[in-house]
Amino acid sequence: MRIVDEELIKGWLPNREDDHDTTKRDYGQILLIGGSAGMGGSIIMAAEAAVQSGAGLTTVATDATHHVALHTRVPEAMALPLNDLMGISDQVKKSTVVAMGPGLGLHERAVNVFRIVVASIREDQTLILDADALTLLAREKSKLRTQKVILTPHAGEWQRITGLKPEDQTDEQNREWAEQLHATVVLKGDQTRIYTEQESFLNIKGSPAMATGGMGDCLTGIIGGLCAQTRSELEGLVSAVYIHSFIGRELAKHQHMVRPIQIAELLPTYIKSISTN
Ligand SMILES: NC(=O)C1=CN([C@@H]2O[C@H](COP(=O)(O)OP(=O)(O)OC[C@H]3O[C@@H](n4cnc5c(N)ncnc54)[C@H](O)[C@@H]3O)[C@@H](O)[C@H]2O)[C@@H](O)CC1
Ligand SMILES: Nc1ncnc2c1ncn2[C@@H]1O[C@H](COP(=O)(O)OP(=O)(O)O)[C@@H](O)[C@H]1O
Ligand SMILES: [Mg+2]
Repeated sequence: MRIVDEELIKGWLPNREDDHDTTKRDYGQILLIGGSAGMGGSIIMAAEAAVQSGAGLTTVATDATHHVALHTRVPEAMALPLNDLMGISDQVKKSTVVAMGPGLGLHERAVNVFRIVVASIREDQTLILDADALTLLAREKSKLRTQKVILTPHAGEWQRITGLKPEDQTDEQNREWAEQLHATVVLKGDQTRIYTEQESFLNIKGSPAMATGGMGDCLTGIIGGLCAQTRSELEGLVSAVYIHSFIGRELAKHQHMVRPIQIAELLPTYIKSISTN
């Protein structure tokens, strides 16, 4: 199992210092899908994290009741209503990365959104499934067309997909499941582990100060934002997992709890300092 540390990721993080004549289109287009009525915070936190990670263009498909809040908090992001299935399908086709699930819900509309995204995604696009999209994946048993699938479950969500109780989620079992699902799995916990079909990674410990609602939504946004800019999705996602825990741990040195949006606020500074040090 490879240990994730600063040495491993620093050449992987995007570094714009030497880029010339680039535009927002060179830094990826991300579509975030989630936030049924009342759950807007989850996808807004993910959007803020994606923008702050440096994604060139960010679009959010969320319940229309959240659009004002989204534009107030993250004016860089564009918005689509969650019930506009054709609009979502068109936007999927234009995106480098699609991240679906935070606050999506499990009702009929969520199922329809899930199905249209699975049907619209192409082989060359990165698809991140988190939260309710993982539960829908477990229920629908969908075959995913893209080879670049990233699943970001906590132990409860992983149990729904694999049937493995948390105490049975061993490295060997988890890697076998990643292989069977043809996916990269980010199994979140106090010390997050990453399983690809070929290898496994052990992240640094975060902090119990990070145990607050929305912390995983924030991670989904960072993974999406970095995958939209890195050479490979593995480089983006391993870097994202490290930097999320690293910032959380640093803040926890002086704070009883850490808010996900505080992690998002510090992303541009930490990405710059690690990628250029
Ligand atoms: N501000 C917001 O709008 C927020 C919305 N959220 C959304 O709320 C919905 C439910 O999310 P939940 O994460 O509660 O998922 P679920 O309600 O789907 O799963 C929780 C279940 O998994 C079990 N479990 C086992 N190991 C666990 C672990 N390590 N962490 C958490 N639960 C574990 C729990 O005992 C519980 O039975 C999702 O759509 C999520 O995105 C949350 O992200 C919190 C913030
Ligand atoms: N005790 C802890 N120590 C370190 N990291 C934690 C701890 N508790 C939670 N986290 C991190 O917080 C995030 C929680 O994700 P998740 O359960 O999906 O939250 P939410 O759905 O509320 O956004 C994960 O990245 C996990 O690694
Ligand atoms: Mg979650």
